[in-house]
Amino acid sequence: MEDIGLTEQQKEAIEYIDSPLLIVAGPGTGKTRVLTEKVIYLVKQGYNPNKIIVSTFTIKAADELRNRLRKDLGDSVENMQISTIHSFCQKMLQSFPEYHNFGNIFEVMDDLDQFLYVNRNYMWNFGLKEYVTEISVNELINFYNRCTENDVDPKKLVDHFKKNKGSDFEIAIAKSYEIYLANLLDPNNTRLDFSLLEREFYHLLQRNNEVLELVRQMYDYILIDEYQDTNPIQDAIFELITAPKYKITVVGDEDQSIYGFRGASVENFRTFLDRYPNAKKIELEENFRSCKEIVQTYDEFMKPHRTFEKEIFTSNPEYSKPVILYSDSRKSEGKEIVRFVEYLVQKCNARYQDIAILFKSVKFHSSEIIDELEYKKIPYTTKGEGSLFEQEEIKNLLVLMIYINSHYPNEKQKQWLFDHNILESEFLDLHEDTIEKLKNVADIYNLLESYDYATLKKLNVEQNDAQKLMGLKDLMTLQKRNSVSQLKLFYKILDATQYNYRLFKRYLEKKDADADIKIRNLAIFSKIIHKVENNTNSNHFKSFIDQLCYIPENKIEDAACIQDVDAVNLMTIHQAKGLEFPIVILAGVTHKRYNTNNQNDEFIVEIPKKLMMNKSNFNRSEEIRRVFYVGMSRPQKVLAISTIDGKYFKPSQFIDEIGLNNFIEADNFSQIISDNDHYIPNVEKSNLSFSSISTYISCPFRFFCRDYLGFQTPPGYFQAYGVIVHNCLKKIHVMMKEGKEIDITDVVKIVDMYCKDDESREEWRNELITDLYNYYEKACGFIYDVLDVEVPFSYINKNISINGQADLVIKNTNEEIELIDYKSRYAEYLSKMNVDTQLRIYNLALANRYNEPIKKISAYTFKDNRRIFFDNSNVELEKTKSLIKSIIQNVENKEFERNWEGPICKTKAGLCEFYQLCNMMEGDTKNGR
Ligand SMILES: Nc1ncnc2c1ncn2[C@@H]1O[C@H](COP(=O)(O)OP(=O)(O)OP(=O)(O)O)[C@@H](O)[C@H]1O
Repeated sequence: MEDIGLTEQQKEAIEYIDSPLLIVAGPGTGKTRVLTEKVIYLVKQGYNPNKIIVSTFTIKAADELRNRLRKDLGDSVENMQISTIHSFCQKMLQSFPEYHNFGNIFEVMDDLDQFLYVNRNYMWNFGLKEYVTEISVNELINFYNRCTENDVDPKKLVDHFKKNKGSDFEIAIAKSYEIYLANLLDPNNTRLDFSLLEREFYHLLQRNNEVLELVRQMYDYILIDEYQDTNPIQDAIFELITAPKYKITVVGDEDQSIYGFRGASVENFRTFLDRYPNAKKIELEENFRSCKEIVQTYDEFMKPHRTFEKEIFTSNPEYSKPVILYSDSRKSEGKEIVRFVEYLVQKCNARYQDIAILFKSVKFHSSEIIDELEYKKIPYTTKGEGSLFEQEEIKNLLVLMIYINSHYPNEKQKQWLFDHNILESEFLDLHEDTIEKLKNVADIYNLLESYDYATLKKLNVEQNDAQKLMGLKDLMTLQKRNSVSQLKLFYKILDATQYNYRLFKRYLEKKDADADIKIRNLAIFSKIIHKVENNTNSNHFKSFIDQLCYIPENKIEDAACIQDVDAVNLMTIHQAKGLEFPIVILAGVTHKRYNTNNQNDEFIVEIPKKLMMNKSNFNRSEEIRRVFYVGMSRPQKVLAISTIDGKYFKPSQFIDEIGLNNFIEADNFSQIISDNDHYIPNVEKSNLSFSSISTYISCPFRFFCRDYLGFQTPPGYFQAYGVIVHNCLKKIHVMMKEGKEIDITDVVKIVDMYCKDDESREEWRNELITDLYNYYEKACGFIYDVLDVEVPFSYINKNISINGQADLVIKNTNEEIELIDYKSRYAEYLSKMNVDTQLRIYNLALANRYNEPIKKISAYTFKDNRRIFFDNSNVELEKTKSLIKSIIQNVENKEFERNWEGPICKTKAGLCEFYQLCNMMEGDTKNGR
């Protein structure tokens, strides 16, 4: 290990592996660096990278860590288990399919899926109809997750309330959890929520010693980051796996535990030393991030409230005491903060991007500051404002969907969506004359019924406008006759109104930032439409819009904001966790938002401690202190705290606790931000999947829309079938790898496992049983040994990594290593699928995985049982390398040509979703096709 720049404490934390280790690390003391170096150290000590688990708090943190480790460890990190705990549990459940009800293929519900599921069921199916007015679905979900993460037995919960004279409400909520859990645990269900993944894996380990032993053998060392924010069941899982070797290091900071409201338990951290044999504690106390005054301020602030004594210090020089900004109202706070921002930029050499303004809630607390930033034309980006549903392009799109689906809006929808006249919108872009003429005849809730071709003709409406208006009306007529999915309709609306065309033109030709944002918002919205439709299981627009109306903003992606510009950053303190900025302004530090008066848990129903794994109380006031502490410890140079002392707001007690003499007024701040201290934006490595590369080869413009901008396209008919075939094959191959003989009853079982719904049973089951059995018999003829099934890989090139999974690697009967990709179709389709490039990329990525070279690459077409070989000579592999290089370069240079001959452009199944858009754009230059 290179020890340049590591402190003694850091070195010790990296090299200590003799017993369980708790690294207690203050803010900015280099936790991430220590974690990375420790993994490298372990590998250098001879630990097998595939037998190390690194558990991170977010997927982003896992990706970042993997990227850092690649630099030192190269390919060997590809199969290292670096992930969130959820993903780890998912992988483990999939690895032991025969020991639980879900097999190895099940879907994981993300937060939005879970919301949609509960929202659709809680009233009628979970028995909570009576309590609709008292329940927020968000709180209900919080309660369910808390129960699951504490392994609460639902029956005991219901009994508890019954025996202890619980209210009807308490009993009903407890019963609803019982139903929720029973539904998800039903063997016919194929979806699990995040918490349930953990609970199921925990139960599996508890009830099955064989699995526990196998998992223990699979891993030699466990590292857990952000340990202070783990929940009880996560901790219990690792405690089970790590015994009896106890090769474990956990890293965390109890002062930065801020997810208790979501079920994290800081107790895991506080009791680690008591629970693990001979556990050692190492403290990281030297802060490398902030100037002396800032470190002293937050250390003094937290000192009296710590369980583990520590003293954070820094060798960084003095720079400035924290700045205090006073105002007397929210409006004047907006002005005061923006005045300080301007001062920093104009007089102190700061750049906008050096500055982060942090809030408890961006959505509720930032509007005055945003108004002022806009008034002063200061660029800013927001995270966590989450107002996608308030963007005009989204609202207008929904209004048009309402018309086309002949839906009459309810009061809530009227208030939300009909607060403006769509006739005047940019979405329709009608002539002033047309708007005037239509205003007199149009029913705003029922626009498309208010006119027909004759009306438009009589009113003498301009031709292009008439075309758009009739286009929409035709969609309504078609929808009445033969309703299509809302996602398909989404594209048809964009085509009929030519809105996408106008936005893309502005964006591509004029680099218009507003058009860029609107396009990206539409792309985000297309994904939400897809999710809601998937979860609604109904073609009725009413169910669709009802569900959509209730989605809380924290369950969806934020609206898009400007990119690649020097802009002030606005975000919540939770989002800023783990980040650092030269200048941080904590906004709205008032008593109402930051106080320690609120001592209690506030959950929809109190869960009795005796039924929970975590017996300690969650203390909200302690947590709000920690949130404030996390905010204070983000800046490198300048910490400013803004508060309000006026009629409605008083300063937070935290300001008193820090002591006014420890601040300076904004007017007395006179430091200069040196050129070396500016914020350096993180260049993120882009990840491309193989399917996106394939899309690029087929048509770069489709890649641009789908993979670069993120537009969701409706899944094709063959996709569902392909997924089932792949799952069945995977199962067959795993069994072959385990050396099991397979007979027809096994095949029937496998097919039934994956053809679960009525539709796929009716359509595919019988044929699939025959095809799969035939395949198995054939496969026995060419497979000598199965080496890997669905092996994940990454092929890295500069800033882009291509990720994928190869279906199968075998030793064939000629004893050569062969890589096979399965296609669920006939061989004649292969020419359209770039399968040769695909296999060569796999070949490049997996070249060093085996002791021998990969001799053959082949595609197997399942429909006609053909195995087709491709050339993987060095010459061809080199050509593929150059092809990837040029694709990556083109993506970086944003070169996205249209390919009118592409395989998806115009097929029997229909046109590409972006065909009309291309046609219109091309029409500008070629005058139509
Ligand atoms: N030994 C060292 N010498 C100099 N700088 C260091 C050293 N170790 C870490 N750093 C730097 O200190 C800063 C903070 O490190 P890091 O982000 O890993 O801290 P952290 O402990 O994760 O902080 P937090 O918990 O506040 O998010 C980084 O800029 C990092 O490069």
